[in-house]
Amino acid sequence: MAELSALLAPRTVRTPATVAAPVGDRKFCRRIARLAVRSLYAELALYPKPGLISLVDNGSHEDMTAETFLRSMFALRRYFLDIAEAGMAGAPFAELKRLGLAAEERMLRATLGTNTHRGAIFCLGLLSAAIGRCRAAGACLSPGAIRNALIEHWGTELGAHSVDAGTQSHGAKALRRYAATGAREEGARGFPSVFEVGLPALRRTLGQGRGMRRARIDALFSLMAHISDTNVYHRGGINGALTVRSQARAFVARGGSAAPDWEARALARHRDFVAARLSPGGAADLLGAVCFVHAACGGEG
Ligand SMILES: CC(C)(COP(=O)(O)OP(=O)(O)OC[C@H]1O[C@@H](n2cnc3c(N)ncnc32)[C@H](O[C@H]2O[C@H](COP(=O)(O)OP(=O)(O)OP(=O)(O)O)[C@@H](O)[C@H]2O)[C@@H]1O)[C@@H](O)C(=O)NCCC(=O)NCCS
Ligand SMILES: Nc1ncnc2[nH]cnc12
Repeated sequence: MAELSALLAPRTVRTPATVAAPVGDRKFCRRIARLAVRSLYAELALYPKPGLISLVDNGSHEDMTAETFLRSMFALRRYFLDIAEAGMAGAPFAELKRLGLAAEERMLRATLGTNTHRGAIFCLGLLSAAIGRCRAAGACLSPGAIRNALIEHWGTELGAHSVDAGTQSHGAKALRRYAATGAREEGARGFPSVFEVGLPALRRTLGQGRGMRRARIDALFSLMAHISDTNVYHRGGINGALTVRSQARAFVARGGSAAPDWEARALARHRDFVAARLSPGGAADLLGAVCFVHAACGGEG
């Protein structure tokens, strides 16, 4: 666990100015990789998250625990460094894909075959590459600059990153059966849920002085209310997806974490989702991405 405390130790450097250090700086990419893993940890540690695993309980899952997620995070540290460097060097999409697939294999070895972070490997990986690209261009890190870099450099290939006919992933099945768009569509559109939904919700709550825990809760519920989460379709079909969306919308409509009883209501949703075996894993991955972009742009990690 010494490694865990090193991983989570407070960052000594936080300002955007430091993020804009000279091109080719490996230290910069190491810092980005550390932020990516810390953001995945922030998502894991948040509680209560409806149906999702946290340090408190396993939510709707029998085959994975917080420990499985921690093992996966350790296995991914090198990946985020490599893909940030690849992005900085202007690598083609095929190279990012090769790194992503190798990371998926590493994750599956570390978790004995459980899919903990496939969505996060895709989403935070591409964002790491885009951050590397911004740095190479000498651009100041901002959400807009990161998104532009992603679309400008890999948008065409991301738009064409369709499901192969034989793919049997849960996401591919949800697409065929329910036209649920999932992670691929998010990537193809430059992660609109991160930049237009989750991050604004996080920042709004922070701006209103309610602190980071509530900001993450509001970001998560906003994402659940908005996205097409193939993990929810896989486990709950159309009715499950409608339940997740309507419950999350009701939570947001009552003021989210500004409501005096927000915590009791979030806990009640957690119990409901566990009873229905629902798990909004895609929203969890996107929350990790929101925390990552916020921290990379100089916000509190
Ligand atoms: C493009 C890929 C991400 C492939 O996607 P596809 O949809 O075909 O594959 P899945 O195997 O279903 O993985 C997609 C994961 O993405 C997450 N997700 C779902 N909806 C969204 C969304 N709207 N936006 C973003 N992310 C989303 C989701 O991750 C969570 O679910 C995990 C558990 O899922 P699963 O194993 O299906 O289900 P269980 O609950 O375990 O079911 P049971 O077994 O118990 O029944 C959870 O941990 C979260 O992580 C999906 O899992 C990508 O794989 C790809 O193309 N990879 C190649 C590499 C590449 O090209 N990289 C590009 C550069 S990085
Ligand atoms: N905390 C979590 N619980 C279940 N699935 C997830 N996928 C990503 N984060 C998750």
